[in-house]
Amino acid sequence: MSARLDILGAGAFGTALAIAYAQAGHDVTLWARDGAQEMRRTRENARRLPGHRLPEALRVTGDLSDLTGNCALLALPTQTLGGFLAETDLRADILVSCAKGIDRATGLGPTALIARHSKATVAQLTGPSFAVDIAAGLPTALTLACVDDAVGRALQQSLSLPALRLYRTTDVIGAELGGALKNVVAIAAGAVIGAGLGDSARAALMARGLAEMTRIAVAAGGQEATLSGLSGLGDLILTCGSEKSRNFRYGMALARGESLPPDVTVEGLHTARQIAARAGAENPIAQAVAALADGRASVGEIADRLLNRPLKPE
Ligand SMILES: NC(=O)C1=CN([C@@H]2O[C@H](COP(=O)(O)OP(=O)(O)OC[C@H]3O[C@@H](n4cnc5c(N)ncnc54)[C@H](OP(=O)(O)O)[C@@H]3O)[C@@H](O)[C@H]2O)C=CC1
Ligand SMILES: O=C(CO)COP(=O)(O)O
Repeated sequence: MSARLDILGAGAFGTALAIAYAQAGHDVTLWARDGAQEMRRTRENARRLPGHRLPEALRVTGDLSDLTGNCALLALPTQTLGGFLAETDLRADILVSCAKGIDRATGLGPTALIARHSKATVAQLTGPSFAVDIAAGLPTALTLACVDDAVGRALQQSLSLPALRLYRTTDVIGAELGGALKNVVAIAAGAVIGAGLGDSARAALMARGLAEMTRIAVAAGGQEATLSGLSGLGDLILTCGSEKSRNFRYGMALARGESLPPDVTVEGLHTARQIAARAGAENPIAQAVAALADGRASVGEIADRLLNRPLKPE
């Protein structure tokens, strides 16, 4: 069944989802703050998702009043979401966050941040999915999290595509923390590889990273099973193992004393700082990533510190 869908944010992910849903016959409008006219002219988002043609049926607009759907997907980076919502009156009854992070101004995850600004029912779409893979129509499985199970079921039906399979949960906290925290471990994995510490060290980091993610999510009220699903383990495997991940590339660059261009979105950096500053669940990997990014320790010093932690049961 064809659905009317508004997608806000024409970055790599919003554009990829817009392509996939428009190609499947949904009635899609993609809102971009800049460059809508150029995208309409060239039928490409050359800045954020080059090489992927925008289907003719996909509407691209820079005007928020063109958005009239009942359901809107918010595909903005977490750190821009609060400011955007504060100055925008969205009329959709259902808002689906696609962001993977923790807001540095409030410490909130994307769904709580949206709920602070809107009375809409809020859901989270997350899990292992590079924008380029979705835009190319490659098979992908994601988690759709919504506290309201009836709305979650309806969204699962309307947002699933043959090559984009959605699994459903009501554990919004676990799902959104899985997506946010895997970015922190992906930075650490990039640093491990960038510093030449090897594949075995990366595997150890990923396993201990999943344990850390689970501790943090469970302490926040999430469920352990969610973290071993698509939004935790699934996304961890994807982003710790591929240079397509910006978080992974950022970690590699840090370890090599290099940097990424400033307009590259690296959500894990802010998340690491947020988590490292929190009391509660033990978080040595988030501490390490924050220290590395802020120039307080080198990869070598961090590796020594982690390797010299007291021996304990797994
Ligand atoms: N890329 C991916 O593979 C995936 C990304 N995600 C998540 O999706 C979210 C978005 O990431 P992604 O699309 O990759 O990011 P990109 O860096 O590709 O693009 C970010 C987009 O947000 C826009 N933007 C930034 N600030 C504002 C603002 N204040 N108001 C309106 N628009 C704004 C930018 O506009 P402009 O171009 O004008 O700067 C740009 O279009 C992130 O949380 C990410 O973790 C989730 C799954 C996969
Ligand atoms: O979340 C992603 C894939 O699931 C994209 O990862 P990066 O933000 O690290 O590129």
